Amino acid sequence: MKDELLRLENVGKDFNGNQVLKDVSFTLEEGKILGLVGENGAGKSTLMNILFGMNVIAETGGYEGNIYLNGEKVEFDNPVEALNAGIGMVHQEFSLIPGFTVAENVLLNMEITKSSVISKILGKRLETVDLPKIRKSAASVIDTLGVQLGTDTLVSEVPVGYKQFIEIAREIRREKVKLIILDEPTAVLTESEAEILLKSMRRLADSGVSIIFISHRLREITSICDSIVVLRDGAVVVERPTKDVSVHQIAKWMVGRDVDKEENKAVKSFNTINKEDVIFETKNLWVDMPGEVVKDLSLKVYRGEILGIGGLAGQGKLGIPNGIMGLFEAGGEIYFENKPIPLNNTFEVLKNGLAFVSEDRRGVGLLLDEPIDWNIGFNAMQVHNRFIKSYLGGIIKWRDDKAMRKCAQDYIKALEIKCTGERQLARNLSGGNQQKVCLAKAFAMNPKLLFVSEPTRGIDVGAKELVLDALRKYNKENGTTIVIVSSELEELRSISDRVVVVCEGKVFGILPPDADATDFGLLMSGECQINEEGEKVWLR
Ligand SMILES: Nc1ncnc2c1ncn2[C@@H]1O[C@H](COP(=O)(O)OP(=O)(O)OP(=O)(O)O)[C@@H](O)[C@H]1O
Repeated sequence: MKDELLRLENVGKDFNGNQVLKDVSFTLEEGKILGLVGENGAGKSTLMNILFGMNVIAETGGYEGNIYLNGEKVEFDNPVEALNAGIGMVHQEFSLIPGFTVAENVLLNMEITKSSVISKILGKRLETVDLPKIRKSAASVIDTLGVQLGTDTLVSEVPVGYKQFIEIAREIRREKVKLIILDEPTAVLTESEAEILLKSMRRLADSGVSIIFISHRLREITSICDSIVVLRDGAVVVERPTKDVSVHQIAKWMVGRDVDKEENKAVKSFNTINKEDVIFETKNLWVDMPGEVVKDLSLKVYRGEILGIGGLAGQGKLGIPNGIMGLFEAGGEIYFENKPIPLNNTFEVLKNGLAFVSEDRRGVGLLLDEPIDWNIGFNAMQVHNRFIKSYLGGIIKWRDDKAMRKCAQDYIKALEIKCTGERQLARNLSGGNQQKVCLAKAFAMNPKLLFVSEPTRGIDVGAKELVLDALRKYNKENGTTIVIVSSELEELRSISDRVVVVCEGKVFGILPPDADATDFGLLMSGECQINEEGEKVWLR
């Protein structure tokens, strides 16, 4: 038996009286991988924040219970102390500096998290440091992970799927690292990229480093973890070896009921598409989004359909809605209901009845320091005058806070957003619940055309179908046309009427959702294109 590295005893945490962790106890041996799973809001990130000494814990009154590392009681007041004790953490959100190269980012000191400070320190380091040595050292760590990544590439030019590898490389190059916490590292990766990451995690564990791995993709948990800890409502409901545990069983432990039945709820009833009724069209669209460049893309969206957009990471699928919505520089032409709409003008696009749920929920999706009801209602109020009461023929206008609250309460119920109420700040919600607020915010705009990007990223297994069902329902009941971008092909096939595959920034083909999986693979990998006559044109 290996030596015990980590022991948690009766760890508890409350935020202003809201108990989010209760009596959490478990152990982890050296060189082993522990899978930490639980529904959105179960307390996984909070637990890891305690372990890593994140400031938010001390600022909110600390925690209860004891943590032992190599048998010694530890209590980290800040991440620097955790790092010095040999713990590394890769967060859900990236902390890389876009203007620096891959090598420079790998060689950064993890303890410094503010970019301005990092830039200063790194500037100094570079004066005295041997650059070829930095590159070599970074290249060797990246090599350990088994990925192809040029060390001189600027991080801003690295596709999002590869950024995770840079974060991890940065963690493992530190000497003395004993434990790495990976909070949903595969959420932004395609299946093949995730596969590479899982393999490198195994290699890392075999070299003696212990890993705590948080993922909503339960298949990853069963395939790689030695043991599993299931959190439900802040308490450990199961701690056991992963051997012989099925994905179905884990899902059941997580939600405390059988989720299989809910998966079956995903009834496919596709829309009949009228190809004469084009609601939206792009002509020769290009988008300059780093790592997701779109080139010369012409595409028609039919009224009432759910159109899926798939493709490998970095091939441009994310660039499409981001460019259309004016978040990254774009050119070419776009038409909504046969009327040209100016590009690079978000307000104008929203005004015309389009809405967007971004994949970057913290960056562009939410007003983090505002409560849930404001987040849900704000855009609808600004753009469409919703929640505004007019008196005296519009001379006096009043914000209708009551209506806004009521609307938020309805969405909290419909989307099962886990929160203390509609006045809770968005910042204090768990990642998956923030994602649900982003959806509610778009729904509240009553759009005619809704773009959603990676809608179930970071959403737990029980809530995934809920989110997809909410989109289906919205499409059916309101007749809203939906364009959904996702890295999960199966998700696209379960919801879309047609699936567009994007490769090298262009449309490589449009397939029905029930087309052969091999055909999707061929288009995604750029082996062939499908022309307007529906024939395959081989490219390699
Ligand atoms: N700073 C904070 N202030 C108040 N409440 C918070 C704070 N941080 C987290 N919470 C609450 O703690 C609970 C647990 O959140 P946590 O982020 O740990 O969940 P999680 O299991 O990581 O979820 P997800 O899978 O969605 O990322 C949530 O109900 C959240 O609202």
